Amino acid sequence: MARLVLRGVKKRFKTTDVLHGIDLEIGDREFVVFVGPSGCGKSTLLRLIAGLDPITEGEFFLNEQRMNDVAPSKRGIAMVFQSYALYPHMDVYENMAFGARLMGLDKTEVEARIAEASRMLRLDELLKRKPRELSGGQRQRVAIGRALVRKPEVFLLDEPLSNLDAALRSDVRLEIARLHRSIGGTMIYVTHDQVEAMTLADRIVVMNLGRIEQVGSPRELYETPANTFVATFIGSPKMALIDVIRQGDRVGIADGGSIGLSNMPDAGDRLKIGLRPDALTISPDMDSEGFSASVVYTEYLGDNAYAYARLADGTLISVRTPPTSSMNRMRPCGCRSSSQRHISFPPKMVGD
Ligand SMILES: Nc1ncnc2c1ncn2[C@@H]1O[C@H](COP(=O)(O)OP(=O)(O)OP(=O)(O)O)[C@@H](O)[C@H]1O
Repeated sequence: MARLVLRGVKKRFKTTDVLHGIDLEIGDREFVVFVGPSGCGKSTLLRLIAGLDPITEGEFFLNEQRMNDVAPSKRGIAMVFQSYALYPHMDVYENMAFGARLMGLDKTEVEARIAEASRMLRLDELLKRKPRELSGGQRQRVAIGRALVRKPEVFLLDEPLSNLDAALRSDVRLEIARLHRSIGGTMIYVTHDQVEAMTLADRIVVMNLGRIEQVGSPRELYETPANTFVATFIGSPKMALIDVIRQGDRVGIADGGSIGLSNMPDAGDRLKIGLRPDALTISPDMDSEGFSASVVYTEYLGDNAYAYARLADGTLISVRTPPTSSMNRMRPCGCRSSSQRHISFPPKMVGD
């Protein structure tokens, strides 16, 4: 059982305020992912929870117990770092045993826990190797194993996959998801990677400039973002925001010069709307509801492709296109001969 509550948590380094009052509750067995731009305070928040840095103001409770002044080793919390932080002179077994012995566990218990962790993480064959004899993915599995043998109530993982190549990333990501299901602990995970956040999280915490912008399930954040920051942060390629004029059911692009819908209203409410790449299609039918834009480059990703197009006011929008589309044979990024295309307008508006 591990329930975390943060109330008004602030962090100041000398004269710099980094966290401005974080309120957050994390339920038992939840998998929560912190995302946000570089420097927004994700790792700092994780370090406060681990007890590696003191909280300047506010309170942190674990299972109703106030933890502000509890030593890191007494919190029942284990942290896995991006850099693995393994002891280079110890083999895999010793690396995993070290922390467990410090907890005062007897030899039999340490052996049993290492056997269990190495089976779960498929480390049995590697127990006698030194860290330098392991691949990046294997090292990260050892770092996770070392946390696991301590049987913590809470796992903190700070960008654990960012040193791994794409194939390993997805392998270890699946392993972490499996691990969470089988051990059922509470996990808090920091990442820059949208795929990791969307696939692993029960809930995502979106942070910006030391504050929480929104907390919700991946679907909630994608479909009902609370504000334009979250709307443009979640989703890749990102949502384009454009100014429109709405009059009844009709919508036109404001300040769009020659660009507009067929029956563009000349007066009405001014709104900001978000266009996701998957809500738009490039249409051969110039009469369909939509607008024209100049395709400036395309990205071919094998199973998918994106066309990037510029509106008259300079806004760049992206449109998901089938990979077989003739759009993808156009000249790549920066080509001067951009081509004017008709883009169908989405039926649904998001955000305001
Ligand atoms: N020990 C420290 N002393 C002074 N400032 C610090 C210290 N640690 C972090 N900071 C500052 O606090 C802010 C938040 O840093 P933090 O590492 O938490 O961001 P982050 O969101 O994890 O960033 P990234 O995604 O780049 O890892 C940054 O401006 C950073 O420079």
